[in-house]
Amino acid sequence: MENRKSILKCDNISISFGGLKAVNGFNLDVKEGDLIGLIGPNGAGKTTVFNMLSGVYSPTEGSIFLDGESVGGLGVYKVSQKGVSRTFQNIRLFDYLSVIDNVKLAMNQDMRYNVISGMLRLKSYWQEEREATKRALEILKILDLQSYANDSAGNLPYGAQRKLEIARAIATNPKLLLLDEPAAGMNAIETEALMDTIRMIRDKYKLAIVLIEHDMKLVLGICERLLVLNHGIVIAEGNPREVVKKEEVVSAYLGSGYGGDNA
Ligand SMILES: Nc1ncnc2c1ncn2[C@@H]1O[C@H](COP(=O)(O)OP(=O)(O)OP(=O)(O)O)[C@@H](O)[C@H]1O
Repeated sequence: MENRKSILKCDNISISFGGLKAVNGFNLDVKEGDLIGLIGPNGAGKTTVFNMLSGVYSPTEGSIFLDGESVGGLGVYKVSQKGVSRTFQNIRLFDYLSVIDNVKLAMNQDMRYNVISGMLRLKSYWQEEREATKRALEILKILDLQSYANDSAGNLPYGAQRKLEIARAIATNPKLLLLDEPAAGMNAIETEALMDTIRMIRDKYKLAIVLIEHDMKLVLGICERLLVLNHGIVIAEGNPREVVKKEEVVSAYLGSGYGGDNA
């Protein structure tokens, strides 16, 4: 495993909003197949890190490299084209479109047919359309969503909507998938199933995953490396089961009543 390729590297990135340094000197090296957790109290800077990694914000200091190429300031669209995909804390689906169309729309940036061939319904259009449908169904099957393919996304149960968000993120063919609180609002059974899904996606697509999550059962159940942010600074990093025992992590985030081994 040690020859794994480096996908993303953050070199001392920081960002300030007005007088507030929301993230300060953040470093991260993500390799192919990594499954990394990012935890910390509300307002610690976790989503801001994701916003920098996905091109929403440009770091005010430091650099981000994707496959060795600097991507700071490229913007969301280009960063997504280069292989970074994400989900959001709040579900963002096209509620009135079918489940399969939600996935196909996400893969649209990869499709080659142009507006003219689409309007004229040329052979190339139908071919791409068939391939897109096939691939979308494959992705839905992996996430066990195929039975909902023709339902409106807005009518899906909550847990299935969260999984559809992941399906849409996978549809862009990412090298790095950023999941922002994927288990938020899920019950224990849904969360358990989601853990298997996340592991399986990583293994099947050989991509790297970084996730933000407050559910420590999920974090300890699947993450192989953990970073803890507090006030924009990484206060601990390493093996999840060791990190959650650190005094600074317990006092800043988990609380003294936390029983890490039982989570
Ligand atoms: N666009 C912005 N303008 C001003 N301040 C911002 C902006 N984005 C984030 N912040 C501030 O940066 C800090 C970090 O916010 P962030 O959303 O990254 O925290 P978080 O760790 O994701 O919290 P939560 O767990 O509640 O989602 C907060 O103080 C927040 O108010």
